[in-house]
Amino acid sequence: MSSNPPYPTGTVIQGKWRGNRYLVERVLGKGANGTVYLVQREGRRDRYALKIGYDTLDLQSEINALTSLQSCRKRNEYHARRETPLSSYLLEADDFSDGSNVPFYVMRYIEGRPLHHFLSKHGPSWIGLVGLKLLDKLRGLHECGFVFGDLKPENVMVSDYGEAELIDFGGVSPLGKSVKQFTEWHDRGFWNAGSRTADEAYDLFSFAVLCLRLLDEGGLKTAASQLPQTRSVEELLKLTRHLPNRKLASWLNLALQSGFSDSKQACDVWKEHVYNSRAVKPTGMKTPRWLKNSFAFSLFVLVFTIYWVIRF
Ligand SMILES: Nc1ncnc2c1ncn2[C@@H]1O[C@H](COP(=O)(O)OP(=O)(O)OP(=O)(O)O)[C@@H](O)[C@H]1O
Repeated sequence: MSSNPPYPTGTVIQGKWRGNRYLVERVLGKGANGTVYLVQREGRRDRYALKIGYDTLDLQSEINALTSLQSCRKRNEYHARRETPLSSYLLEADDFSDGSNVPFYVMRYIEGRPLHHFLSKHGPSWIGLVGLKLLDKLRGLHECGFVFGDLKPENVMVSDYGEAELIDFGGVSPLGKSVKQFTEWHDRGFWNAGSRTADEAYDLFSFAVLCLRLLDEGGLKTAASQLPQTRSVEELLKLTRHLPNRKLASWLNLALQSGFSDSKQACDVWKEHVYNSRAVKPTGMKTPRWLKNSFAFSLFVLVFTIYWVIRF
């Protein structure tokens, strides 16, 4: 990882080949592959996220995955005659000509907070909706022939309305190839539960571990601390037995054992059994006192008016 200090606010990042200029507002985050800045493109009001990589090859493979995904989405949307914001996720890629030609790419700025922060603020009951949105994003990727690979709460941003977006496409791998990048707890191989071949079930497994991490992080930590040779999917299944939401637990059991035929089926089952069966809060609201008083006053005025009209 580079030890370079981040570029300060006000730095202008100019692309060597395309010439576009981006003004740095602040750092959004730093990871193993690069630093992401909130930027404004010169001459435009919109803000973007700009990622500068430490390693040209790593960043280039991320850019390649995003470019392939983007063209697949555009093709699908052209056929469906609709456009979703994800088709314009990647704006451009270039090199920063500050002497060492550092590669960068510009993407849509996703406002929100990482999934684990969102759930600790709003409560675990949101997992039904957010999970559905996330599974839908994974399904879209799979339809384009890719798996996400490095699925974890830090790589999911959630808006205040529960809309989930994936970030960090460094682990995106073509179906059938080896998963490029993964994180221990979320990795099927780590649990001796299957290969690291990129298939739809790999992402569904990571998604299930992600749910366990959000709902019982302590239990997952204990299970993960076992010796590598004794670690098994059975440890994860034990954790699901303690979950109060039995429908969610059944879904997780299937995903942990590669029981879904594909992510479309996983998404449909989630929608029907986890999302639709959320505990519905009582909708009846107590009528406020001011409303009762206004109603009584209006009734009085009405009766008085009728009396007055009949009387005179
Ligand atoms: N499009 C975006 N919109 C808003 N914030 C973003 C965006 N992309 C990345 N970030 C922020 O920047 C941080 C680092 O980005 P990213 O995860 O892509 O870096 P990385 O080097 O690949 O990280 P990792 O070490 O997890 O692989 C993220 O955790 C997130 O907070």
